[in-house]
Amino acid sequence: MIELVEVSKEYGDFRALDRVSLTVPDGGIFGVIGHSGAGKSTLLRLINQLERPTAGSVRLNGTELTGLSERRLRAHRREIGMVFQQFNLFKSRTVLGNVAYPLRLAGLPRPVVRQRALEALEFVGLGEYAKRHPEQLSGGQRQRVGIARALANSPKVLLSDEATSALDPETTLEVLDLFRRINTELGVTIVLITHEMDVLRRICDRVAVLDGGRLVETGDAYRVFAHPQHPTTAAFVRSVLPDRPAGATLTRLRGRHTGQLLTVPFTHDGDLGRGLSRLLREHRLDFSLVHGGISEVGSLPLGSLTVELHGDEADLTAFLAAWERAEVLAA
Ligand SMILES: Nc1ncnc2c1ncn2[C@@H]1O[C@H](COP(=O)(O)OP(=O)(O)OP(=O)(O)O)[C@@H](O)[C@H]1O
Repeated sequence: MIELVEVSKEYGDFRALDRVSLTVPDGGIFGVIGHSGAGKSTLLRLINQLERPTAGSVRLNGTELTGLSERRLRAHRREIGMVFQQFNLFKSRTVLGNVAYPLRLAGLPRPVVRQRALEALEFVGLGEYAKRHPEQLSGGQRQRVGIARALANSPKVLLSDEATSALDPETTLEVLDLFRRINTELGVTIVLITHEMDVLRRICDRVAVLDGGRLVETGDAYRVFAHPQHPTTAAFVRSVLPDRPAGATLTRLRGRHTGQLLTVPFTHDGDLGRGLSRLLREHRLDFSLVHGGISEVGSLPLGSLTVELHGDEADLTAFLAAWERAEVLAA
């Protein structure tokens, strides 16, 4: 478990992180999102103490890291692997040499180094590329080498600093699949930082939102996506999930559909959809689908659908009153 308690980091008189407290439980995939400059990299580097906090406490499995000497820290850092946006591979070394590097630093015997490095390469699907050099590989393959290097020391935690931000969408999905395998097959806890909500949507079970150095929201991924509390979180959610139509979208919709519009939220545990069809039947109304979409957060569906209602004016009014009561009951 990783615990940050009231952690602040100042660079001169600039406060990059302001009293951030969060807990990363073992065994999950924890995603931190924020705009550029929000403090994500600083937060990640505090976890492996590449940065020391100005104030507060950073604990790994109960051990306070902030006061440890560099020598004592090194043992803890071996439990934490890290991958980077720009891969950070040695051009002069082979793929195997890159993956073997941290094992050689740890002073392991040569045959063990070779065997573990090859195993890590096999795991990421690059066993046949051991003798190549990084420049002979695609971006996605290079990132997988970076991931193999981070796994070679059998870490308990993997930190990912925008690992997919330099990759195309298809390669991003491959790397995210690999993260999921690392999490489920090797039991490695993953903490990733990203500015892409889609990354959180696909693989994270818990998320945190940073804004101007402050933690503005954290919790179960589905809950945060379904019920964002902070405006920054809500804006990130809107970037991947269609929201209740507003602004220009609503104007365009009203131009095309002159009837009563109704937006129905769709959550995996709600029964508003079923309630809707019953109420429509009861009030002799028909509908046509005009907007919306349903996506998945983790493996659970989430989204909204907007319909245009058709029918008698009095039935419509009675329906809307009944619908409002159903919404209140469901909330
Ligand atoms: N070594 C440093 N010295 C001074 N200021 C720094 C240093 N490192 C980071 N900062 C500042 O702290 C703030 C947070 O930086 P950080 O890199 O953690 O943000 P980020 O959310 O990771 O942003 P990005 O997505 O652009 O990398 C930024 O304003 C940055 O300029």
